[in-house]
Amino acid sequence: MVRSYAGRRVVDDVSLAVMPGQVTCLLGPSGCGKSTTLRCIAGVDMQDSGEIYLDGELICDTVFRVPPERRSIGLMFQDFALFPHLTVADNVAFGLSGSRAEKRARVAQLLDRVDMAAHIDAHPHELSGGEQQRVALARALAPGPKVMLMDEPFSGLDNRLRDGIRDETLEILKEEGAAVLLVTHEPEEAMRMADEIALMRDGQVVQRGAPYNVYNAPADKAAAAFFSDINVIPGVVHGALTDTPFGQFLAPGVPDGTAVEIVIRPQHLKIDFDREGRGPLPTAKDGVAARGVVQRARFMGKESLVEFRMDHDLSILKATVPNVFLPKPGTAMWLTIRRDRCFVYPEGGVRGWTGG
Ligand SMILES: Nc1ncnc2c1ncn2[C@@H]1O[C@H](COP(=O)(O)OP(=O)(O)OP(=O)(O)O)[C@@H](O)[C@H]1O
Repeated sequence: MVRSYAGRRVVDDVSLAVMPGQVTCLLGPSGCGKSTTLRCIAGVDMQDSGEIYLDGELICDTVFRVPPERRSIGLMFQDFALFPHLTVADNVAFGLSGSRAEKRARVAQLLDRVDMAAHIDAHPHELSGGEQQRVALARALAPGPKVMLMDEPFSGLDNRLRDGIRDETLEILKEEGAAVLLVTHEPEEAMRMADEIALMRDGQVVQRGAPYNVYNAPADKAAAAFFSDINVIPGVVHGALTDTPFGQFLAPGVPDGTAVEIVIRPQHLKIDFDREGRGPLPTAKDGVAARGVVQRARFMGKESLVEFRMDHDLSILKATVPNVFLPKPGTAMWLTIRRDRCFVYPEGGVRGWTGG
């Protein structure tokens, strides 16, 4: 699917499949085209080329178009507010067809499910943000949509509420069995909610996979950096190997002379104490240790972040350590890079190979 505005491809050849009972998160930075993709699927915007199918049936191409209200798609957007003049029950019943009794039964069932039965006659302004969100979920699910499209649905909620509501929402979505496409710019939200993450950048899906795979085998440096801070160690390939102060790294199939970047997350740098000017002995798993001096160390709650200035090139590397670890600035320590936890990419961040 392609969608351009003023000649710019905002959605550039995106192809997605979402399965019933599964949550796919469209994850990416602000402006990368996530919402536009969702709006085209919902039918409130229209792609310039490409087709959208639901259950194998075409619902939209550039000629044919099923109107949004007949697509069996539920919408839950952050700014998709409840109708203020309607009660909770009437809000949920809004999109429902059938007899009065059937509607009442479905409304009661859903409000019970989202734990809002006690508020059935309330008006939206009488509810907290989290409660409104639950009613919005009930309303979107009421007609039994085959697909649920959710655009940053939790971003209006305060932090304390958010995790609980995310988990409850996920449970209900799974029970209802809809195929869910959820847009978010927060990696933690995607990791928490998704069966599959589609990582989007500049209008394109750059990687798809289970959260574990996307996190642990990022397609390129930028994909790695989207999920956490990263350390980058430069190198040049000779004979399928890259020599660095941390020892050699494998770069199979990479031509000699190619500049590469070795990427490692702060939690995967190993720290060892200095023993009379020496570090740990080299191993096949961790390579060679390189010496650095603590610049600063901060306690972050669950972990401590320690910044080192490396002796070999004066670069700064960041390491995180669980709990409290606050060595004094000026302390010399040794860092090693776990070969099974680092990624090797061609310089410049183009998608390429991984592995250490
Ligand atoms: N109706 C429009 N007219 C012109 N440009 C638009 C329109 N809608 C979106 N854009 C542009 O398309 C790009 C992608 O927007 P989109 O809202 O899809 O991104 P997004 O990834 O959802 O970002 P965010 O998380 O900030 O909502 C942006 O540069 C935006 O300015």
